[in-house]
Amino acid sequence: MAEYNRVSECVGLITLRNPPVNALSAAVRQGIVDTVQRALSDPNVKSVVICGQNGIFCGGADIKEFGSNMTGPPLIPMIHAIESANKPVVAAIEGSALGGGLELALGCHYRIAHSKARLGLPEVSLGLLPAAGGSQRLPRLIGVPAALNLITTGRHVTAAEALQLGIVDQVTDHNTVAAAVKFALSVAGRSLDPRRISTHPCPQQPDLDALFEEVMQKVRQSARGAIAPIACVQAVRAAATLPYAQGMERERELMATLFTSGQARALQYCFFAERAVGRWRMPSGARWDTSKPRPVHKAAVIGLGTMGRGITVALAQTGLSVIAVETQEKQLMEAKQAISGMLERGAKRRGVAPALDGVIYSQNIQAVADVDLVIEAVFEDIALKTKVFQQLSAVCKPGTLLCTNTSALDVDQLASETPNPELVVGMHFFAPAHVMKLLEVVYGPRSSPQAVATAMQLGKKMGKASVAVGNCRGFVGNRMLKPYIEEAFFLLEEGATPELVDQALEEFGFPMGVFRMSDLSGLDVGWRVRKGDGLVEPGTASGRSARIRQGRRYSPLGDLLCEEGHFGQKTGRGWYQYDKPGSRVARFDPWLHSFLGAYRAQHGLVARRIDHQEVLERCLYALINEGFHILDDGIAAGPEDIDVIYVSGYGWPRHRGGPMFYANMVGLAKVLERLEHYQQLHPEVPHLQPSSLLRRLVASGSPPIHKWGEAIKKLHSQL
Ligand SMILES: CC/C=C/CC(=O)SCCNC(=O)CCNC(=O)[C@H](O)C(C)(C)COP(=O)(O)OP(=O)(O)OC[C@H]1O[C@@H](n2cnc3c(N)ncnc32)[C@H](O)[C@@H]1OP(=O)(O)O
Repeated sequence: MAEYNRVSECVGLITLRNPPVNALSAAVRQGIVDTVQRALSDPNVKSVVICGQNGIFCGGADIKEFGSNMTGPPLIPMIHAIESANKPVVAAIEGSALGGGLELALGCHYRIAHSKARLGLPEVSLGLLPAAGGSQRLPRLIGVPAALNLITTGRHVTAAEALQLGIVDQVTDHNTVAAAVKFALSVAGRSLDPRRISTHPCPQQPDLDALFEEVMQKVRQSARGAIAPIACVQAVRAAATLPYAQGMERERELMATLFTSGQARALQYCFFAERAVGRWRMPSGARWDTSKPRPVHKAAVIGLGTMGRGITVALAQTGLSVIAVETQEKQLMEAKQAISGMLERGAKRRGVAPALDGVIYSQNIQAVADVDLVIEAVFEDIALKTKVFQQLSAVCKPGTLLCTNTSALDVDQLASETPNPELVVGMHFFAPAHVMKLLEVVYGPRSSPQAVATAMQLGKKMGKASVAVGNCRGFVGNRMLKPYIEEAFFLLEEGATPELVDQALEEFGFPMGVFRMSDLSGLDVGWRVRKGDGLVEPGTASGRSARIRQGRRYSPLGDLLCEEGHFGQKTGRGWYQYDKPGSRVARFDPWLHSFLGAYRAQHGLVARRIDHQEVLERCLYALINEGFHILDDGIAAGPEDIDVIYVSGYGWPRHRGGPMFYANMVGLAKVLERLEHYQQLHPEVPHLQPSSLLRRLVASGSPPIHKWGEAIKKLHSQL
């Protein structure tokens, strides 16, 4: 797991070998301890180089080991042994040096990085802090403000930035190991005292208290209840104010709390879940590893409204050539200007040239004749989309993949309008499409595995968390959102306020509560859908019967606001009021509160006191319950798919792992018991009726989440 060689006669070369990322497993740590010892005791060796095999230095501690009893040599003494060595040790950093990997490099006396390498201490994103001395050495090396930034955000820096910050001593475009060996030869025999970072004082910082106060405030605000960022600030503060040994003790104490926390488990689950969704499978048995994607060199986007523009930008930024089609000349010109602006701003942020030439604009659908893949993003209207699909089928070369960007329409129905339904998939982007991380790739019963593989690969290229899901109303994300929103409406009828509901959800960790979110996205969106479903009834009917529609409880509150022209931020009025249309600061709306009072009176509803717990249980358990239905129906292949969708597209707090992970943490029996409780109180609300899968999982002993897949398979085979 760590190989030892003597090179250039007097350099001991230690190579970490643990594919794919040379994580510091017990065996690797043991290998490092042994090989360092060997190099230091060999009188022919004057200096040492540590590198990683296959172009990657080290991806950090082995995250898979965290859940089990950790064995093997611990990291801290291993790194101390390197730092206190009497021969220079040089880290040759290619690929990544992350977490424990960078901490190992900080224990070395010198660091040489390849220009394409990335370095960072991302422990915070796993609910941890850099507790192998990273929180104590980095501030000593680069100063408190820069170390705080890196450690609290977990961001990866390029080799160029690492050089500028002083993390690395040299950057090379050539063979890093060769450069490190040459460097190691050149420094052999030099005094190592100034190179031992742990012996440095932290660089002086004026007004340290004010700095930590400011950073702590910022971190608390953005952490939304996550504890690791706060512990990171406390650990860096220890580095800035205490001698090294005491700082290390503080680092250890803080890590002890984090290491066993539910948040760390949730965040580490998210890390693996995001990778697991790439290994998609369909109910037909088709899978990621047996389905070859088609190459996509040229793509087209049809319809350049908000979604089409964002999709065009996302595609162009991957280096694809894109034909952007909009039939109306004025809209085409406006879109061209907007897309160019987005590409320019994005390129400036990333320090690259804008891909302006990658986009060709056309008013004519014939222009897409030779593309490999089309994403249709016209208005959400099945008749219009059908017409576009029929035109595309006639125009495109054989084999072109036809994708529809829809959030609600039936992908199967569209597919059935084309001669080649196997080439049709849904690509549900989230606005703004060039920014939002989530992409639902929606397959129907006739979508070919190759079409799914191609859309999934394209999503990955665009940097999206791409999740393959089956076709159903609302797919996964919006289908689960429906009962969540409906519960929030019912809570208002029963006595809650938008402020109370939003506060409960925001304290839970959502960036916005359901009502602030609804004001942002526009109340008219849901109104249009409910109208289409025949649920909206004009008139002033009152009483319970007016709130039962299509045989189930219905709240017309959202419809009534829309009838008043209150569409949310864009009209300046919604569940809150705003200074002017388009303004974002939500304020208490006295009108809304008297409207709610009048509504309750009209319907004979008596407001009662509702607490945060009830808000969370009713909104979140209703959403989770729908997640179980989705698993049972085979629309999502596993709980990870649902959780990645919610964390990357719906603001579910990452440190709570996603709705299904949260249910697992709360306990399935408890979720079931609370659903049964609320269902008894509200028998006319079908979404509170516990899913049969939830019941069956509880009956089978509530297996842990990583065993649900197996349990579901077994339960299905028993049906
Ligand atoms: C004692 C406590 C000490 C804690 C200190 C720490 O070091 S905590 C760990 C800190 N390190 C990280 O957070 C890095 C995590 N890894 C990454 O960011 C990326 O994997 C990468 C290193 C930048 C490589 O990215 P790339 O896109 O090339 O590959 P994948 O992300 O798909 O990963 C490939 C497979 O490797 C697995 N993996 C990656 N890192 C680790 C790790 N540190 N431990 C265990 N396994 C790791 C990853 O899960 C992938 O596995 P698959 O089975 O192929 O899905």
